[in-house]
Amino acid sequence: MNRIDAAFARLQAEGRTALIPFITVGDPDIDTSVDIIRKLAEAGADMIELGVPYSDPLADGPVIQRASERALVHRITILDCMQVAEDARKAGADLPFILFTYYNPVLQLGLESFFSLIANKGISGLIIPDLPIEEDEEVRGLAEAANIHLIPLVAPTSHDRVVRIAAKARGFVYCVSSLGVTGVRSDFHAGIDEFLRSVRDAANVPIAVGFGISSREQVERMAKQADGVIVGSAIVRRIEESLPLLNDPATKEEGLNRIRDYVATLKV
Ligand SMILES: O=P(O)(O)OC[C@@H](O)[C@@H](O)c1c[nH]c2ccccc12
Repeated sequence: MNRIDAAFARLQAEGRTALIPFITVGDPDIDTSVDIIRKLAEAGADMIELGVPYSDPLADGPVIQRASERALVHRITILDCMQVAEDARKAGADLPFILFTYYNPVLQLGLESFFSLIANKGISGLIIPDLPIEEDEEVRGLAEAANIHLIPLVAPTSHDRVVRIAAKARGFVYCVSSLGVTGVRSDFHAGIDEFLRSVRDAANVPIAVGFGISSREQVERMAKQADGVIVGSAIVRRIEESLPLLNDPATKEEGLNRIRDYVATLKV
């Protein structure tokens, strides 16, 4: 069984909601990413989105754009992200990992090379936000052969595409809560409740909501209609705010614990 499926089955039995943090790998550096993942696991994360930094993150707001820039200073590659996942698991963060990458880095490697690189490395899921369902046939086949769930995104503007996207979904359906780019928000798309109901009706796998979530109240609200929540920018912003602590060995643990303590408030 894929570890994402096992995690959702456990959470459903416990009546709990999956907490799925996103971080940019290599922000501020590879070793600290491993430490942060360990702290996210301590905070109660159920699976983690490992973002491959990219030079042109068109769907990202300023917080994640800056994180990508910081990580790209170290020229982080997909191979580095595999190493981070392996090191984090060895360090005790034994969670399902979802690799998050834009399509271009995958194309630059070539699909066969990309999947040979990530297969059997503890990656359970894959999100490629700019790969539309109309073009994902080959990627889907290679992912399934590697027992890696290709997790699709649906947005409030997906309308009649929701049924087609949800029907092919593996792992979970990623429901984007708002239009526009990633980033903390105080409110979500006006029709979000109806949108989530339409995805729930069309999906045979769990559904998770992302974009803009930063508070326990928002998580509790989304937990009423979804099986999981994804939180990225709010966590990445705390990493950014903690950089002075993280970059000094004398205060690194304090910086890591600040991130852990914030994320722990989001576990419901
Ligand atoms: O950052 P937010 O608003 O919490 O949203 C999650 C998001 O960071 C993560 O899932 C993600 C990072 N980059 C993306 C690009 C497209 C879709 C999703 C993403």
